[in-house]
Amino acid sequence: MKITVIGAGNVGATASLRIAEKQLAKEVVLIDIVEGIPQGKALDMYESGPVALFDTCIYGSNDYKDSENSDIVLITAGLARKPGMTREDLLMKNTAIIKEVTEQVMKYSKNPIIIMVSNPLDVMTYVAHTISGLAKERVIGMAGVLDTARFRSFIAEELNVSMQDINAFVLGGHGDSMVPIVKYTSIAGIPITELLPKEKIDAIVERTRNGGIEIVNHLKTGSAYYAPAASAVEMIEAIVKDRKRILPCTTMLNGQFGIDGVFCGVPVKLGKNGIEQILEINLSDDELEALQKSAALVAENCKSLQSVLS
Ligand SMILES: NC(=O)C1=CN([C@@H]2O[C@H](COP(=O)(O)OP(=O)(O)OC[C@H]3O[C@@H](n4cnc5c(N)ncnc54)[C@H](O)[C@@H]3O)[C@@H](O)[C@H]2O)C=CC1
Ligand SMILES: O=C([O-])CC(=O)C(=O)O
Repeated sequence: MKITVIGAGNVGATASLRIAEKQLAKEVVLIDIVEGIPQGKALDMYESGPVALFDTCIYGSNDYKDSENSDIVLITAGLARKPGMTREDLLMKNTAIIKEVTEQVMKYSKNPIIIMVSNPLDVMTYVAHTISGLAKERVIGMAGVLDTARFRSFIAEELNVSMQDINAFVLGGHGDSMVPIVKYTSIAGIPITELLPKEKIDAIVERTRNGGIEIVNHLKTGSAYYAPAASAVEMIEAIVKDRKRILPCTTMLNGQFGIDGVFCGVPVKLGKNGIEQILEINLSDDELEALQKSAALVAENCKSLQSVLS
């Protein structure tokens, strides 16, 4: 297994180290546009191997040739937002970056699975899919796992119970319009509505929607990376180990949930072939409407890129 991580910044470097520590690949290549950074960070990580007990070969490069024959490519290249910005403010600059990155990746790997992290997430997944020409099952966006991790962590904190016992799904686009699905949120199988009053659930839903900007406002210089990296690596682990995990991921919908031709976060089965199934679960009328609205916003942004991508 060879995994290439594009972007040696906060998310990319953190994810690379987690991949090595979990021994998910024999080879990890960290690529960035800035000279020295991927080489220095990767060497530093490699030197932690004897202490952290991994044998993964991890190295940095500015040359995409080193990504040759990758099985999985994690894309984290691009700008991150700062306080006062929305993820959509990154649209034009990150589109140019993701277009170039995807072209380079496809020069050297025939049929990789691409996991997109760069924002605005759903639109960047669309850009990578369009440019790469890969099957839609092989271009997957990371957002739902992160948004759901935030939702689960806030619920665990509120109830003072283990995070492990919280099951939930946050669907839709990765933005203010994301849709935490209360109906399928449970604590060791007990519906959340039996353990928390509506006002508390509403407050947790709201905090989840603002989970990204909450961190940006603390950090001031960039955005979250520990939970995002952990979330991307959970998806990689499901693929590498062919675990058939059911996780909320961004994928192209073709009629499911009444949404057509748009990338949007929904529950999927993840295994060695990428997205192996989309689970079209029953949603309440309100939740379905919110999901469709969220997808419509993604579609609008994708449409605005038509001239750039053609
Ligand atoms: N989907 C999600 O849930 C999340 C998405 N993000 C997004 O991930 C992206 C990365 O975030 P961070 O790692 O915090 O940013 P960062 O600024 O720490 O790292 C970005 C890296 O990309 C590199 N880069 C820029 N242009 C490039 C190019 N053309 N080719 C190769 N590398 C290039 C930069 O040199 C930098 O090292 C941002 O767009 C951010 O908004 C971040 C967290 C969660
Ligand atoms: O908030 C941001 O810009 C980064 C991100 O997507 C997140 O942390 O959810």
